[in-house]
Amino acid sequence: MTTETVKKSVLVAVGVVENPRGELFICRRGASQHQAYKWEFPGGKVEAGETVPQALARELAEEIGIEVLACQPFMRIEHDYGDKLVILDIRKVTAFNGTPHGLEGQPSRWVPLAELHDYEFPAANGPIVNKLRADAES
Ligand SMILES: Nc1nc2c([nH]c(=O)n2[C@H]2C[C@H](O)[C@@H](COP(=O)(O)OP(=O)(O)OP(=O)(O)O)O2)c(=O)[nH]1
Ligand SMILES: [Mg+2]
Repeated sequence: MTTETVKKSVLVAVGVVENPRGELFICRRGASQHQAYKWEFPGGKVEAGETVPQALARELAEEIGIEVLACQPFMRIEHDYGDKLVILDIRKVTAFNGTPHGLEGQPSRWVPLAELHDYEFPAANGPIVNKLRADAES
């Protein structure tokens, strides 16, 4: 007899939103969410029939109230949390309308790149922060 475990895998559209001062917009996850209380870049699950840019535009409108006008691929990360396998498709938001703010009651703020390490992100996010730093130095 063989036993097979198929782990739940989710594709997530994640947005790196930067302001002209080079600060990044981050939000804190809620108590009832996976990776509770960790800080994150806003975003959420890609629903059936959606492209990643469509999901990103929907999630950023719902979560932080901005209209994404343009985005570009930044990086893709697969991370196994044990209970959940996530595929983060991270896009840099290069143009948007509106002022980002936490629309779902979540704490949120603009943070300078150099201060990102003061915030606890989910384990999957390490490479994002590293690449943002590397890009800023080049
Ligand atoms: N948005 C976001 N999710 C992240 C980041 N890093 C990371 O590991 N994740 C994980 C946590 C979750 O398991 C998953 C995102 O799913 P989610 O629960 O936020 O999805 P959603 O916004 O559609 O939320 P919901 O409708 O299910 O409440 O990706 C990140 O920087 N931003
Ligand atoms: Mg979300």
